Amino acid sequence: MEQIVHVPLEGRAYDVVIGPGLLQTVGTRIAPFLTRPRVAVLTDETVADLHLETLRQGLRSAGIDMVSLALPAGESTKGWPQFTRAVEWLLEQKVERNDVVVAFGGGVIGDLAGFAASVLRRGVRFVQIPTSLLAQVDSSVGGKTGINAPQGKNLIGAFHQPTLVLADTEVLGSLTPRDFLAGYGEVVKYGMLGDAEFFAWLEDMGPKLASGDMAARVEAVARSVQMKADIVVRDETEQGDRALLNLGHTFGHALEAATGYSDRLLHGEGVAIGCALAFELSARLGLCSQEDPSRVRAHLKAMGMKTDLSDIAGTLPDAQTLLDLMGQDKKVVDGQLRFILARSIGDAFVTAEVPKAAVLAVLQDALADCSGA
Ligand SMILES: O=C(O)C(=O)C[C@@H](O)[C@H](O)[C@H](O)COP(=O)(O)O
Repeated sequence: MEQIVHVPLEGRAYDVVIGPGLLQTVGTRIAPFLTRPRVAVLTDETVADLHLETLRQGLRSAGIDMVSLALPAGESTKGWPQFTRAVEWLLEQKVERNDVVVAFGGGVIGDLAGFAASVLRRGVRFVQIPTSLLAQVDSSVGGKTGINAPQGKNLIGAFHQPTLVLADTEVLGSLTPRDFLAGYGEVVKYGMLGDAEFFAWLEDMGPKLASGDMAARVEAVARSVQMKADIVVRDETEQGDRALLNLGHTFGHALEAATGYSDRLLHGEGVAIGCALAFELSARLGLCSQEDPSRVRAHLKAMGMKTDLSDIAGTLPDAQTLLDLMGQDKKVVDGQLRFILARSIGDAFVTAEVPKAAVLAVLQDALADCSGA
């Protein structure tokens, strides 16, 4: 059942291994990359409680020692205070230039640990062992690492590719349904942005994925990772095509900022709502048919996911404030926002040709639905 996606970046190629039960054999998989039998693991408290012992045993069986630091779980960890704590801990542990840091957790841990590895002694290697669906299909692959700033999401960071990614799909069984579905937002994004056939497969197989079908999970993770790898290899530092992976994120990041990176809205939930809004905007601009946003929303809803602004608890700022929050997006060029829009499901493109008035109108209508007006 195991699948391997190779990411053929010149001089920094690596494998993404996908399948159940990888934690048990982690030691033999990591050993070829070590110059001494010791790794430093960054994780979060939830993942540590559930899986750290299995990881320790998997390493031990290959004679590898580990030291670990568990940070609080949640998006609010992804900022300077916990980042500083992680880097200073790695230094206290005397992690050397040739050592390997292991990021063991979801997107927050992967991004923070990867960024820590990128600056530690001017750069050490790191291995991603993603434990959430979101991290397995998205954030563990491609080398975007970083933390959030008060001004916006992921505004501080570096491109730093992992040396190896081990995506143990059995671990997904310990996710809450909410966390699983948040990750599913990133899976379905791949279908929407570049593979209509994958989107249709997900319409059919989504419920099986959610209910734990392992073969379907491995297939969905592998197809997602393969799509991401292909794009990253074409455009590692997001000069062009890589921005396609940001479908739904311009809206999503603004919503995450507006909700204070809190439990009100998980990253993947923001992306799902953002994708629905991006398709709505595309339809209003006459770029895709009105059936496309309806089909997108129908699938997200059928999966029980957040789809509309009204699905976010509490009050949201007005449309202009959300638009202002989008101004910090990393895709802004010369002060001009760029959006990922779509000609149809499976055919997204990057454009700066988006009238602000159209974006405002989409947000205003979505907010109006919220208040029941
Ligand atoms: O890898 C990428 O490139 C992506 O855009 C994938 C996104 O799903 C991911 O959330 C990424 O971290 C967002 O990047 P950002 O540059 O918009 O912060």
